[in-house]
Parts: sequence; structure tokens; C-alpha cells
Amino acid sequence: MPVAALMEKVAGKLSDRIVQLYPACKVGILVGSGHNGGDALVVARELHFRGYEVQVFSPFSRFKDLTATHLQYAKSLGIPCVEDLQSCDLIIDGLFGFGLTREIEDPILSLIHQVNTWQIPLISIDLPSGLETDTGRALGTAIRATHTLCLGLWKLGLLQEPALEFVGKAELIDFDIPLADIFAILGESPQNQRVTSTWAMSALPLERPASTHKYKMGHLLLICGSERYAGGALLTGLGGRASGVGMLSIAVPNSLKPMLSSHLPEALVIGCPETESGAIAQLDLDLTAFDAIACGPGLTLEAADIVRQVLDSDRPLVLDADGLNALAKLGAETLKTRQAATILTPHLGEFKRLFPNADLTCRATAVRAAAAATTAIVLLKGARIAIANPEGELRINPESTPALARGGSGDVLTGLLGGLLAQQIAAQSQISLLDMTQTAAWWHAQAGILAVETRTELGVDAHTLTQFLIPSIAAHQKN
Ligand SMILES: NC(=O)C1=CN([C@@H]2O[C@H](COP(=O)(O)OP(=O)(O)OC[C@H]3O[C@@H](n4cnc5c(N)ncnc54)[C@H](OP(=O)(O)O)[C@@H]3O)[C@@H](O)[C@H]2O)[C@@H](O)CC1
Ligand SMILES: Nc1ncnc2c1ncn2[C@@H]1O[C@H](COP(=O)(O)OP(=O)(O)O)[C@@H](O)[C@H]1O
Ligand SMILES: [K+]
Repeated sequence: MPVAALMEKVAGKLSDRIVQLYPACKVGILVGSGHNGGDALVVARELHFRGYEVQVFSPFSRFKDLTATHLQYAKSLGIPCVEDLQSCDLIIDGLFGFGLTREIEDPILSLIHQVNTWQIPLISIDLPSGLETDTGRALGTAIRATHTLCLGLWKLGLLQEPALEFVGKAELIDFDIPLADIFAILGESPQNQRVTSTWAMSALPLERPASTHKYKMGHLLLICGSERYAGGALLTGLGGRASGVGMLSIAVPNSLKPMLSSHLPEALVIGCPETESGAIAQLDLDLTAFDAIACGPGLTLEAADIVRQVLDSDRPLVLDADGLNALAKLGAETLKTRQAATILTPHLGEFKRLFPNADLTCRATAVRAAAAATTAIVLLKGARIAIANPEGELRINPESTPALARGGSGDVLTGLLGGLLAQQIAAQSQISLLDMTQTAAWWHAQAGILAVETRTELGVDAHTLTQFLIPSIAAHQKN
């Protein structure tokens, strides 16, 4: 399709959306030298015809041909070119799109700093100007948008954590790129994908076979807790329980047994001999009796030998927290000799300990490299969870809430993920481990989002979070 026609089509769709979001007002258009600026100028023209009071400002003196032509046309319509847009009710940011290739310098650097102080609603075209398209890093600085209208296909950078403070509400403006063309370039199963609710729900074991029994619904063993971190064991247990797993066993230091039994009456709590400081000292269990194991929350490094024992087993495994810290001491690459499935769920600190040489400029790339180096599935926690498998497929969960940034919420995820894993193994399901893992991350985040609706962002402690896991699924089932 000719670029000019594409720009016309895209900008028409952008204009329609802008009219919905901000009905007639005084609008200022920031115009860059490339085609992002061209899009912005076509939007300027459309909004002018729809009765908006439009002003244009560009810090550039040279433009790509198409952009220059649109600038001339806008001027010929009487749209004023001004030096300051501060009196506008809305700003459209068309400074840079995916063509930004290097650090931003003055005078554009200062301009962006200034625009960010204006407190005027701001819509960025394609991505907030200043963000690197793939990594989501600000190249010197970036526009802080209220809305980002991303064109055609999601830019990876918009889904990465560093971009979060700039993108505002992000939405996709579809302009009918033929699916066949997308597949021709990216393959039928593109390497980078954004988790959607429908996709995540499709991997949940929602309909149980009528003739099933508890052992067919998965048996999960949790190994967690210490005298110091007793709550971690409970939260992991509550996450496991919400997964719907058929049988839940929890190995904890002996002294934690009464507490866990009283809060999780349905679980088989296994009291283990403990060290002087109250960590698990010994695990006398036939691990082959379980479909899956989740190990780590609250263990302390005193239980490192237990982690080693679990790593040596042939059971599918979720490893978190001190499980990861113990693995870091052994070397993450030792996982390569493990035969069964392994899922690692580090937060950024644990990730750096496991992969001290990782280049975190692009988290997506770092997670993918980690998965390849360990032959495990790696789920990097944070505001935008990224998950990769050793084959190089990457999934990003795009929707979450900062309410989850709270001690213990990761423990809930570990239990939940372990429970889904045990059910998947028991059912010999065709659902891939990657799909199952993304479902757990999505579910955890959705529970947080639902909890915020009734409890505010301050009210979502990890224990409360566990109570919203099932209601969040019920709400999605209704929709
Ligand atoms: N093709 C498509 O599918 C579609 C594309 N579309 C639109 O096109 C956009 C991409 O357009 P684009 O390629 O012209 O790049 P864009 O982001 O406008 O700007 C790059 C310009 O900035 C310059 N520059 C770079 N770095 C700089 C710096 N640090 N400081 C200063 N200047 C710097 C660089 O010039 P240079 O100085 O490097 O010669 C270049 O001229 C895309 O985001 C979307 O909005 C839609 O219309 C329809 C579908
Ligand atoms: N700003 C945020 N937005 C969304 N989710 C977040 C944010 N910060 C943390 N989380 C999520 O909260 C959980 C925290 O886990 P973790 O750091 O392991 O805590 P803990 O070990 O105390 O349970 C992870 O699932 C993470 O993805
Ligand atoms: K932009």
C-alpha cells in the first residue's frame, strides 16, 4: 500500500478516536520531521475540518517529503504554526514514532521536558516520543502521555516496564494489515505475544470431567516456610488452593504445622525436622507421589540442601524466592541437566543473582536469553511480567496493578502456578507450559485489578488478593 495512502488511513482512524476521547477543543499538534509528524499533520487537518481550533508547532526545519507536503497543505488551510502550545486543551504528540534511533538532544530535549510540565491531556501517536521502540527505554527523555494510540501492531517497547511511566492508557489503532502479511513476516505463532484475557482463560481447567476424582485433578507439593517466614508458606498455600488443584500437600518446618493446618484445613500439612533457627532441615518424602512441586517461598538459605534435593528429582517444578537464591549458588546453568519441566519466577533482584551477566537493557531479550541458558521457563516478575521459554517464545502480560507491589503477593503467584502445573500434568493436557504459565500471571494480575475495584490500591494485601482469585475468574466467565 502506498505510504501516503497508509498515512491517510491511519490518521483518519486516529482522528476518529481523538474525537471520541476529547470532543471539540483547542488542540496543539507537535510535529516531528518524519512520518510520525506526517500522521500528526493529517490529524491536524482532519480535526480542523471537524471544528477544532488547531495549532501546529514543530521544532524541526527539515522534513521528509510527505511530511513537508502535509505541512504546506495545513498552512494553506490557515492552520497557524506557533511557537508555544501551552494555551491548548489537548496536545497531540507526533514528534517521533518508530524512527527514533538515537538519544534526544537539545532543543528537543528541553521541549519535551517543558511539555511534560504542562498538565494538559496528551495523546501520543504510535508511541510517546522519546521511547525506544523495542526496549521501551527513554532515549534521554520522553513525552509523558495520557493516551498512546499505537498503530497496527503493538510495539514491544510499549509493553516493557520502563515505558510504563510514559504511555498512559495504551490502545491499538487497527488499520487492516492483512493477517497473511503478518504471518508471512512474523510466522503463524509470532515470537513476541501479548497475553489476552480470552487466551489466558482458554488454558484454565474450568470444566472438570464428571467422573473425575481428586488424584486425577493434580497433586501439588509445596515446600516453603521457616520460623522467620511463616506467612510466606500460608500465602503460597492459599494461592495453591485457589488453583483448584485436587490435592494440596505442604511441607513446612514442624513448628509451622499447627498454624497452616488451622488456616488450610483441606491441605495435607507435612511437618519436617527443622534447624535451630527454624528452617526445614530434612525432607523425608517420596517426591514421585506428586504431579508437581512448588518450592521456595520463605525457606531461607538454610534449606539450600532441600532445594538441591528437589532439583535432583524428576518432578515438574516451580522455583521461587529462596529456591532461586539456592539455585543461584549452584549456578543457574545446572538446570540444563534437569529432565523435568522447570519454571523459574524471579523478581528483578533474584533474576540478577541468577544471571549476573544479563544485559537488562531490554528485559524481553534478557528473559529470553535466561530461558535459553537454563532450558527452563523464566517468568520475570514486576509491573509487566515477561515470560519466555527455551525456544525463544515470549509473552507479556499487559494489564496489572501496582496494588500488587506488596510483600507476599509473589508467594500467592507461586502457589497458583504450582496448582495449575499439577493439574496440567495430571490431566496430560495439550496446553503448553508457556500458555499455562502466562495464564497464572494473568489470573494473579486480574485478581489484583478486581480487588482494587472494591478495596482501593491500598487495600490489596497478599491475603486479600487470594480471596479475589476465584471471583476474578467468575467475573470473566460471565462476560
Ligand atoms: N511504515 C508504516 O508502517 C507506518 C508508519 N507510520 C508512521 O510513521 C512513523 C515512523 O516514521 P519514520 O520512519 O519517518 O520515523 P519518525 O519516528 O517519524 O521520525 C524519525 C525522524 O526523526 C529523526 N530522528 C531520529 N532520531 C532523532 C533524534 N534523536 N533527534 C532528532 N531527530 C531524530 C530522523 O531523521 P534523521 O535525523 O535520522 O535523518 C527521522 O527523520 C510511525 O511511528 C508512524 O507514526 C504511519 O503513517 C503508517 C504506517
Ligand atoms: N508495580 C507493579 N505492578 C503490577 N504488579 C506488580 C508490581 N510490582 C510487583 N508486582 C507483582 O507483585 C508480585 C511481587 O512478587 P515478589 O516480588 O516475589 O514479592 P514477595 O516475594 O514478597 O511475594 C509479582 O507477581 C509482581 O509481578
Ligand atoms: K509520537
